[in-house]
Amino acid sequence: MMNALDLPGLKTHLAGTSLKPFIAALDTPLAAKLAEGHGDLKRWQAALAALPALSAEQIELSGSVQVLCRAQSHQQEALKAALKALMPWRKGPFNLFGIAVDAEWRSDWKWARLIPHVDFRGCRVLDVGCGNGYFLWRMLGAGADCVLGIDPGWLYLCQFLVLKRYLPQLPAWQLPLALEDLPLPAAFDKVLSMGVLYHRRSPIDHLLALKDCLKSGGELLLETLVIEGDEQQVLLPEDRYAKMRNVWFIPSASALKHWLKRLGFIHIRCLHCAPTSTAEQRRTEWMQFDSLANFLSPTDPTRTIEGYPAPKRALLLAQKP
Ligand SMILES: Nc1ncnc2c1ncn2[C@@H]1O[C@H](C[S@+](CC[C@H]([NH3+])C(=O)[O-])CC(=O)[O-])[C@@H](O)[C@H]1O
Repeated sequence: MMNALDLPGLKTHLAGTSLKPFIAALDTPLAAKLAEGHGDLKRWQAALAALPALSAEQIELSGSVQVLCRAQSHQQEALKAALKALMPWRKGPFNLFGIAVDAEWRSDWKWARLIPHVDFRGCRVLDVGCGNGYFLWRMLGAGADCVLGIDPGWLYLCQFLVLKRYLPQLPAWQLPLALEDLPLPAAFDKVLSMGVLYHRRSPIDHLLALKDCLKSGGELLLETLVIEGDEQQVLLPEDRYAKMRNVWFIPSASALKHWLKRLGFIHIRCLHCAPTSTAEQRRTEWMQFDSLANFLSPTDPTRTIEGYPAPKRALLLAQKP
């Protein structure tokens, strides 16, 4: 698995930059994470090993994520079986050699909301909680120079490695680590944290850690669940929120801006704020578990099944001075 992470490629790409000491410090947390492993890792690695040998002839990363060539039907069947063995696919969609992976989330819709406001050209980007790395590929399509994703989920890493297998030449890397596992230097032009803040017990510390990763003048792209209200409004669910066990703080968009301002960010803008629709997050052939429609009240879709306001997300952009 260590080989699949292509650390030598990452090291070469970052040699001579301020990230060199960070790369040198990676071995210990990675070794610990690998030792911890995951009960399904062998099965997922077998799926990766079963991917057919195909080489990408046409790569599309800017309008969507598509990796194409003229694949024979037995190769497509082998690919589909390997991709199915890596279910559930939560983020997407992807088109790999003619197999359309229709994931639970229309991540392309989130991308369409953010891309008019962010210029990734020539940037080194860190995506914290990157899931399967969907946005890493989109950022390369938008001209980023180097994209690094971190996410503790092993399955998401394996899904990223499918794309990496067919696009080995592209400067995208993903590591199975959490933000807290890493002593990251202030070396990124952009840092993304989307769908992570509400999972953190200490949201202010999360925001500070994100700020610490940014260069001076760099931008944070933050997306999280919000409620209605003024800058002092925050919901701390009693137990579950939309059936999720690990949800902590859900501030209003105004409170979020207030937090960012208090932490020293400047030029804070809310780019988008809207309820999540059951068209954007839904059960599909590639994610067959319950999805948003099952987490809402059957009698009132503006409420979660627990009676809280239904999921609404805000996307904010803020700059480190
Ligand atoms: N401390 C942490 N450090 C790093 N990752 C974490 C941490 N805690 C949780 N995660 C990871 O954060 C991701 C949150 S999903 C967003 C994916 C993508 N960003 C998206 O915007 O679609 C939620 C959603 O569906 O929005 C999961 O993959 C966790 O493993």
